[in-house]
Amino acid sequence: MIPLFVECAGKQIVVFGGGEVAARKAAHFSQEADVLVVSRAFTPSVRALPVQIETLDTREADDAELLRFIGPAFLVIGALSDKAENDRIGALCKEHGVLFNNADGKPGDVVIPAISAGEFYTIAVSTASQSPAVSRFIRQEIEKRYPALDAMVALQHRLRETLKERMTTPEERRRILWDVLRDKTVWTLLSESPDRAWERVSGRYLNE
Ligand SMILES: C[C@@]1(CC(=O)O)c2cc3[nH]c(cc4nc(cc5[nH]c(cc(n2)[C@H]1CCC(=O)O)[C@@](C)(CC(=O)O)[C@@H]5CCC(=O)O)C(CC(=O)O)=C4CCC(=O)O)c(CCC(=O)O)c3CC(=O)O
Ligand SMILES: NC(=O)C1=CN([C@@H]2O[C@H](COP(=O)(O)OP(=O)(O)OC[C@H]3O[C@@H](n4cnc5c(N)ncnc54)[C@H](O)[C@@H]3O)[C@@H](O)[C@H]2O)C=CC1
Repeated sequence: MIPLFVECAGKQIVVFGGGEVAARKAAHFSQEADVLVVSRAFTPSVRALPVQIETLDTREADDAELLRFIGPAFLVIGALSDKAENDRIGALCKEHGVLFNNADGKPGDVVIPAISAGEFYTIAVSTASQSPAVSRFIRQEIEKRYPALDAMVALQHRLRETLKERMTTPEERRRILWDVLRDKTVWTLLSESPDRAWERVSGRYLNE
């Protein structure tokens, strides 16, 4: 599998299932996409989301009826507690060239990773579907180890632009950017006050 970051704004994503797993996946995508949740019942956390809802028992729907939902979708997620029905939806997606993620059943062609994201960074972790708990663990470790990741990206951006204005060579820029990345004090200061971190960087690395 090859990881991609996909713009989902304006895309239709259909989640089958109305339980907690469906709620998590729907919440994730509703940050950007138009999400439709299809299920025979919905937990309150699904109802609280900015998504459309359609009540349906898939066992009572023929393929043509399911395709009404699947056909226009960019991505379909099977999150029913019924593996056979998730797999049936997956087979229809495959037949019609629609991307499919299966929360339970035969793997689809999309895996939803554990995600750590800030304003300026995104890290996605997958274990080739072997251990979602490991994906979650790694995501949590990254967030514990680098609480100031966003602030570091912003500081590095500012530093890089400043260095470019000063007509430094690419080699000098690279060296300084990496010295700052390896500077533990900068990381500590960033968690407390990005302004103080910048003061240290400009005093120590820009001779200001
Ligand atoms: C294949 C995949 C398909 C998909 O859903 O996309 C899948 C499948 C299954 N997950 C199961 C269980 C759990 N999943 C989680 C949590 C997460 N699961 C996610 C992704 C994926 N889960 C995809 C692979 C990702 C990869 O490649 O690593 C994460 C990363 C992303 C997200 O869903 O948002 C999110 C963490 C988000 C975060 O917090 O960062 C926990 C919670 C925990 O660990 O506390 C448990 C309980 C512990 C356990 O069982 O491991 C079960 C068994 C159900 C059963 O027991 O019946 C199946 C089905 C099966 O295995 O058949
Ligand atoms: N991928 C993941 O991250 C995880 C997947 N799972 C698996 O995902 C599945 C869903 O988990 P939960 O949301 O906790 O289950 P749940 O039982 O809370 O929710 C299942 C939902 O599917 C609906 N449903 C079931 N069969 C239906 C049908 N034929 N037609 C319409 N609606 C139907 C139910 O009404 C319910 O809303 C389970 O099989 C579970 O083992 C569980 C944990 C994590």
